[in-house]
Amino acid sequence: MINFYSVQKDYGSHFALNRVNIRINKGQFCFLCGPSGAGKTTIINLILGVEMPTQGSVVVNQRNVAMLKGNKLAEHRRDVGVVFQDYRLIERMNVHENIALALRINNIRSRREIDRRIEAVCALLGLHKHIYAPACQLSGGEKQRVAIARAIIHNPPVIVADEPTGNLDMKQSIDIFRIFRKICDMGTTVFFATHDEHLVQGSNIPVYRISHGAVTYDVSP
Ligand SMILES: Nc1ncnc2c1ncn2[C@@H]1O[C@H](COP(=O)(O)OP(=O)(O)OP(=O)(O)O)[C@@H](O)[C@H]1O
Repeated sequence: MINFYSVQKDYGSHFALNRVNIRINKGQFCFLCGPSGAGKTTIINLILGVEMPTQGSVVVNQRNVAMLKGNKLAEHRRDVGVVFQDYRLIERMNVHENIALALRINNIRSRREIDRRIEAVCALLGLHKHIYAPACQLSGGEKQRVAIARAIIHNPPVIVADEPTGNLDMKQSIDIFRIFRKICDMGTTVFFATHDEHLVQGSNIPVYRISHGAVTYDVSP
């Protein structure tokens, strides 16, 4: 589902990734764990096709990302849901409107279908009480749940998350982590980048550890 084959990424004379190999199967949950500056966002950006490898190849959903252009690249990005540390919601819009935007981008226009899907995802993520609340009035944990709802509303086969608990306290972090586990249990492949060892330790979830651009694989942290 997500494969890195000896990927190197240089920014000018700075070597951000060095011969990185990753293999995440369909429906698997994996962590990507490492300190600030280790290269986590670079890996996420390569998966999304925001960055291209200097050497090696990145294959996601059987697509070689470096080969994609125009409509094919847009299609690839629709197939990879993404969640960021800073939520990236439109603060003046309510929860329903924020999630509906993602459906419209995916060409779902029927009002009834939009309402049906949003009600279902809000029930799944415990957001039903807030469905018409403006995003600016939500807590950090609630905002992140809206961001997750927006990322999964069109059922992408893969979700990548870049430090999704980075702005949250421990209780909210565990809550968000459990939501990602639930999404994975429903069949979605999840790649979860974090620097938070508390989430990783004892989780029994395989972890790719990254340090100074080099990746190692630990199957039972
Ligand atoms: N566009 C860029 N130009 C130059 N250097 C970059 C660029 N993007 C990232 N880097 C460098 O590559 C290295 C890896 O950065 P990256 O953002 O992937 O790390 P990270 O693990 O996500 O860190 P953080 O958790 O702080 O976001 C860092 O040394 C960073 O300064």
